[in-house]
Amino acid sequence: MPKVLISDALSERAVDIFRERGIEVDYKPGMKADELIAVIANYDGLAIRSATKVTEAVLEQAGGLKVIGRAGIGVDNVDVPAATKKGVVVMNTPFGNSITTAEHAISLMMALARQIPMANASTHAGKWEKNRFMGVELFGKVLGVIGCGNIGAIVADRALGLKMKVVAFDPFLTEDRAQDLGVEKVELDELLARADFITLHTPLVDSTRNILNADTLAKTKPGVRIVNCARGGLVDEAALKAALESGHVAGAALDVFEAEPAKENALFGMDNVVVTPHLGASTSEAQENVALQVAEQMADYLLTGAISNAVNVPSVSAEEAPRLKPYMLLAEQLGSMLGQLTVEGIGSVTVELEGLAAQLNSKPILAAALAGLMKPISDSVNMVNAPTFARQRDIAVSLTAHDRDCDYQTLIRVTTTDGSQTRTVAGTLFGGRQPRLVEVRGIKMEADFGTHMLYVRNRDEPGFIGKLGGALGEAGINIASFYLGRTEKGGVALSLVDVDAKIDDAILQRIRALPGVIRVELLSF
Ligand SMILES: NC(=O)c1ccc[n+]([C@@H]2O[C@H](COP(=O)([O-])OP(=O)(O)OC[C@H]3O[C@@H](n4cnc5c(N)ncnc54)[C@H](O)[C@@H]3O)[C@@H](O)[C@H]2O)c1
Ligand SMILES: O=C(O)CC[C@@H](O)C(=O)O
Repeated sequence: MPKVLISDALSERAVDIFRERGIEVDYKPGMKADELIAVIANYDGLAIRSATKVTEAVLEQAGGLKVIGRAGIGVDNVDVPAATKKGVVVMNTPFGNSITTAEHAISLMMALARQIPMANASTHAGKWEKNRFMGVELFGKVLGVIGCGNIGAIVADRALGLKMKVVAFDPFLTEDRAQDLGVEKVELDELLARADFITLHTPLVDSTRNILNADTLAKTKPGVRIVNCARGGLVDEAALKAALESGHVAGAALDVFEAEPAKENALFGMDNVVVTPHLGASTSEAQENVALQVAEQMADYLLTGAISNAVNVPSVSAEEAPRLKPYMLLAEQLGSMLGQLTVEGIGSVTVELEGLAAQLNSKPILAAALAGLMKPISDSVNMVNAPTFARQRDIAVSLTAHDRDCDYQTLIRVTTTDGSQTRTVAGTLFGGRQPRLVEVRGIKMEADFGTHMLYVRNRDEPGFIGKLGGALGEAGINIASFYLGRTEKGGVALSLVDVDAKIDDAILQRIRALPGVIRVELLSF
């Protein structure tokens, strides 16, 4: 039974779902880094919010970990490259808290416009400072949205409802989408010059780090108000403080900070600054959504192999997963066969799909073939990290789905080049489920993949098979199945012998010494 650890405060619905799906679960919110490192080896899955930091040090100890599920959007608390290298799927829940976070951004904008937090504190203190808190209207004002994805688009929609004019800067926003949303797509400088309020909704990546800095803040309209409900690090806090002190920026509302948890910050205590402790996603509805979704997604992956909302591997839907499984096994075995026969570094790999295979989600099949191919190089390779392994080793990878007549109902062909050698193997699914080899190096043959298979290439001469059988018999090796093929009469013959036990090197050497032998290897599947 797979086992999952929940190390942050997730809605307990997640616990119920894991249990209902037959997954053992430990709910230990607030786990410290060293505690996590000490126990992570015991788990197949780790469910988190933003507090748990899944660092390389954690992943190094995560021997059996298969999936990390982030109940939320940003995965910046997970070392995704290290997880990928380790073969761990990282998934998030991209939509579950979008409305809630957009509502928080709108709330912060309104709080800023009417100085509600300060007025609230003053009134509670019995001051009745009616003249101190003069606000501004939102009606007719320009809202500049930086990053118009899921949350930015919802913020824009709500702002339009408030009769604001919305301009958006997002290099990936198309004109059509902007038109549908009712926003004006503009360049950053234009947004800075026109906006009365600016709200940020991008991920924190190189192109967005400190997107509001001393230079860009200087280009904003005097009296601008800024809302950041996305990620600390998008706004240079020192530059913002200076702009607030000079009065150029009239106010800022921040839910996120460069360093979190933010127990201290240079912006704290300023009159024109509203702050919340990363509450963007904190509504019962959003937390229920993301907990439920992450638990279902993780359970699907652990129990069926279906992958949704992964940030480091292609998706496999729940309907596809059972259909893809035998194809992925076939692709992995074909890749594995080539990997075991390759002597030099692989230069390229091509995966071709024909018949029914050509109609499937091809990326997981390719990833499985790569994983099989590179298994002899590294024990830790799997379909999650195989494409990265290939990239790191400069292996050129290509994938073709052929729309042409095929001798088989379904066929996968894998070709590798290493040095001057090109090797091709092809296989089909017998009865739609059972992987079967149908071609090796251009030689047609039908063979099932046994656990231990002797691979023998030899000159096609009379008496060879008897000698091979004799050598195996003398060594006490029982033959389960014997598969034969050849290029042409008197050409090159190929035997694949499914044997009951592993064959040791001494016996392999004896077989290699038989007359007519070109190559002998023991393959394991
Ligand atoms: N405060 C919270 O609790 C909270 C909750 C949820 C999400 N978030 C954060 O909000 C952010 C937005 O989330 P989302 O779901 O809308 O993400 P999203 O991926 O749907 O949208 C992000 C948008 O940013 C745009 N973008 C990327 N690079 C850009 C650049 N250089 N300049 C301008 N735009 C750029 C993308 O094209 C995309 O449209 C994320 O950082 C997420 O982590 C915070
Ligand atoms: O889990 C949280 O409270 C914050 C989530 C938020 O930052 C996100 O990126 O989804």
